Amino acid sequence: MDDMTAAFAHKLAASLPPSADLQAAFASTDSDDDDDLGRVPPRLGFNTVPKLCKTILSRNNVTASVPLEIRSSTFAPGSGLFIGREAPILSSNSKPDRKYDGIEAGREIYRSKPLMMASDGAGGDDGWCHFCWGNTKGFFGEEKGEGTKACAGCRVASFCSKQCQKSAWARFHKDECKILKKTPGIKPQNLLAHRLVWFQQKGYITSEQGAVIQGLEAHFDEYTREEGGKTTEVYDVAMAIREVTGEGKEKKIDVGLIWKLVPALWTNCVRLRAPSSKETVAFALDLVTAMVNHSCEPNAFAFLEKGEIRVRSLKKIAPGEEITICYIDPTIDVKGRQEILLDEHFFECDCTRCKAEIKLQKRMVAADGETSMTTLRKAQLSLLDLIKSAVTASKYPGVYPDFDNLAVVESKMNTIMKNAFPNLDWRDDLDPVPMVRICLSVLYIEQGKPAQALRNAFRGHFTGGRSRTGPDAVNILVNMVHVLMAAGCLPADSPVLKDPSFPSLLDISNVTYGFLHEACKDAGEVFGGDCEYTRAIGDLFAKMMGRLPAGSSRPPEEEFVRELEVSIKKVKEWAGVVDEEEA
Ligand SMILES: C[S@@+](CC[C@H](N)C(=O)[O-])C[C@H]1O[C@@H](n2cnc3c(N)ncnc32)[C@H](O)[C@@H]1O
Repeated sequence: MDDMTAAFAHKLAASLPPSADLQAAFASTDSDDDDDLGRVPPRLGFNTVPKLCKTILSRNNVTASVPLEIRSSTFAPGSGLFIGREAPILSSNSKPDRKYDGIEAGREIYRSKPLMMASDGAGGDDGWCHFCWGNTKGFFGEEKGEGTKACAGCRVASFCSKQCQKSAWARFHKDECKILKKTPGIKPQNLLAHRLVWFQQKGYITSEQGAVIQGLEAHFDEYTREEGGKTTEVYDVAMAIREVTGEGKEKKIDVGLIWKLVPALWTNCVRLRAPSSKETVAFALDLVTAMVNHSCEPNAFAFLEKGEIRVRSLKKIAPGEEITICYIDPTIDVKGRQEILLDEHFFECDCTRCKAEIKLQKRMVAADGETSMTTLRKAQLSLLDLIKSAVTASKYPGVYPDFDNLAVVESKMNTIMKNAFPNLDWRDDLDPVPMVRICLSVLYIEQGKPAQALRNAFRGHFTGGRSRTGPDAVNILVNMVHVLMAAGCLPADSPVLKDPSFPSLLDISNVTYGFLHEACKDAGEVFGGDCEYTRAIGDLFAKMMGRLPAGSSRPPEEEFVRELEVSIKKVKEWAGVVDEEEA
């Protein structure tokens, strides 16, 4: 096997399903049902195999608040996950709920414990335990516990307690420690590939779950296409797993099996974000979430909370409607999203949001008359490069002097926008400008310049609304509150306050309280009242309310709301926010 070439491995894998080995390892079942799980050829929609759907939606895998169904997707190849058409029957002697009408916005659809999760450990001490996946860091710098400790062997995996470290060691870390020591930068998806094989060897994966994994959409051809005579990543990973796990162990590893499972794992790994940030905390293999298709304007979203995936509705989802989530950062511009979806997920997104955003861009290009979509794209990429350079420069002060001065960065930004549209003003809501402005506001705060931060935060906040789904909208509000609080703490003799156009401290205070109140309400709806982040925002709000002088109006009182409207108008005018008509 050592001299096995990629081509040979490819052939081997192509001839696999349903090989005897595969059936033995993954598809055998001790259930007395007549269905032969081993005969399910990969890539056949799960909806055609009721037994597998039952396994995926079993109570061991998922806790759902409404009935769920796996059916043929309404817009993507293969299957999708749907809200049940029929009302739930709550107990054996009760009738179906007559009022059943699907699920409202802001409700939990389901929660589930993934089969496995891994992170790249590159976040250093980011506070996440690599066994229980609880977060030991507070959302607003508050201490919650002792933090995590890195494993003394690999110094990559971190655990929140001795107990978690011991449990991880017994279940998977004993083997993974060696890999992480050798390749600390291993991709989480590849670490999961190793783990999948161990879990299968150790019997942690039931035969039914194995049959499901075997049948997942795998994009096998795309992942195993060789270019330039180089071996593919799948081949390299399969060989690495065999080297670490196979040789000399009592159970021989079937390379063909690994070869087949790695693409399935990569295709179905879900990136999990914490509620407070759009950064990926961990990659997870979760059988239910693997059924959910993508939309850039989704009706649901997934996040990580205490080791579980929680999937919540962003809109009302009617009985029989398909559930969608956004696989990638939804704040990325349309072309950027489409490139990532094609490169990493192998499909072209044609959702209504993509269409509307392309239409807006074409309209602007046509209105200018002298520019083109290519010029616009180049300008968008230059803006993204510019802000990335400014973020890097902020981490290494003095090393990239061209990007330390944010006023210079803003002027470069204006030049790029002007050059893209010689005859038109670049609209503030045209991507990636809203996101660039929010980033600039964070950088300005770090440099102790709250006035500039506030101006950018306001322009970014009030113009980028369409691209934000629930969690991002909450996070931008929280970011705004931080910026406003910094502006509200300016010393009385600060030169900024002498500028007559600068909003008064009362206006800043009103907007701070108004936004924090909105963030509090929205977080409860978006993440749920039992989410730690919602509680942290609530605690911050309570603390801030305690600081309000007695007798002052406060949210949500009517008088406060009236004052707030006036204050928002003033701050918007000062920041130069232009309310664009909806595209
Ligand atoms: C996690 S799976 C989702 C379930 C998949 N439809 C199935 O039948 O197993 C991800 C894959 O589904 C397909 N997919 C998801 N969303 C899509 C969309 N909006 N348009 C086209 N294909 C999509 C792509 O092939 C993607 O790689």
